[in-house]
Amino acid sequence: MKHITCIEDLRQVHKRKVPKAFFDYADRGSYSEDTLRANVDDLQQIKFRQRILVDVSKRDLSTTILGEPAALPLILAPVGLTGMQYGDGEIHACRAAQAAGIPYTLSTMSICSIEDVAANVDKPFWFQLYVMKDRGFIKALIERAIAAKCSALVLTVDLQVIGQRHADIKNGMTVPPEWSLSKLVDFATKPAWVAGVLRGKRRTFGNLVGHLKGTDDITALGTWIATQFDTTLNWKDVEWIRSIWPGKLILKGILDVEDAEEAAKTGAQALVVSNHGGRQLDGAPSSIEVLPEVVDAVGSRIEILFDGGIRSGQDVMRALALGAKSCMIGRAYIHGLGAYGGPGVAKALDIIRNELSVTMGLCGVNTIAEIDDHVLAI
Ligand SMILES: Cc1cc2nc3c(=O)[nH]c(=O)nc-3n(C[C@H](O)[C@H](O)[C@H](O)COP(=O)(O)O)c2cc1C
Ligand SMILES: CC(C)CC(=O)C(=O)O
Repeated sequence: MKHITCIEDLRQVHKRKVPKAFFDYADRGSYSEDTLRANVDDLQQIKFRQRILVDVSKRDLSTTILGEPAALPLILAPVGLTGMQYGDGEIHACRAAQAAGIPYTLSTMSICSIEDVAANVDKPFWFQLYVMKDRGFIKALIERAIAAKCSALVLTVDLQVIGQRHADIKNGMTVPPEWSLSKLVDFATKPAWVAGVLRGKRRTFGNLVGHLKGTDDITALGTWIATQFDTTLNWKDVEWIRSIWPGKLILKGILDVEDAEEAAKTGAQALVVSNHGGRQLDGAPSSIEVLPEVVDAVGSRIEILFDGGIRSGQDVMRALALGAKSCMIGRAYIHGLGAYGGPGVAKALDIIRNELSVTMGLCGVNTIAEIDDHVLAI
């Protein structure tokens, strides 16, 4: 992997190795993809203030996330179908995160189940919850996360209705998948990927199969999922979740100050400023555009996490400078996973760690706590 020097390099290998339907599912966004692009572009427009002749020999990237020590201000974001990018992808990603000393978040819509991951990693991980209409299933899922000793629950609040991703429709990324000659040819040219996924523990939504009486019939699952995202979801449901989940709670998918104010009243320990990586409300502001106003409004009352568009350590520095306590990354690690499995995730984290360390050095900063808007040229 010596020739891999940045996240874009991992993206190119991911694109080559993984069937187009799954690569596009990870890479693309909703509708015109304006918000997807804005996430990346708005971050890159933020300029740093170079400082010289400061002793930066003792740079330390460690921090705390929700009161727990972390080696970096980073968290692996929940990503649905991770195990279709690489066989047992959730387990590989979680192990890489734990080796790097940062939290991993398992999606409700993962391929490996909560139990699969818990049985194959050393430490607790975070679990992300989609609240579905079947509240009995949700309660059981929370109980499974408690039994697996998950150390935080990430409640995603920006997916009551699903933003259309044109690429997924064109690629037949449905449950069950649509097959075409070109898709079969594409799979046939990726035998290493096929073999890896076939060796994996599962090829369907691991957390959902048990619920449907053990069936992994993909058509039955597809029908169930299609009816399950709950448009009635509201703040009362957050109270209900709070009452049955005893641990740390994080609300993910907040862009608006009024919503952030409500979130701060729920008893949640953190919120994630996020537009779901430009996959939901197309035309929403980039995450970085709204971060400062959310931090101003509620940053003293609730921990502010950030995601959307992070592709480098420089981007992490930009988000921290504008008030985020830590950042989640989605595509940046998924590109590493699709490219090389667990070592690819470790490589993505190495790249971002080194970029952040160099950026801190060139801005004259030694610790994460020192990073604020003084490092920016504004
Ligand atoms: C392929 C993919 C699947 C995702 N699945 C989920 C999910 O299951 N649950 C969730 O809360 N967010 C999901 N997200 C959103 C991420 O958690 C995160 O908010 C987003 O990826 C951040 O943007 P970035 O990819 O630019 O870092 C997904 C994102 C991607 C790219
Ligand atoms: C299965 C999807 C609902 C997972 C998701 O959140 C996404 O693709 O953005």
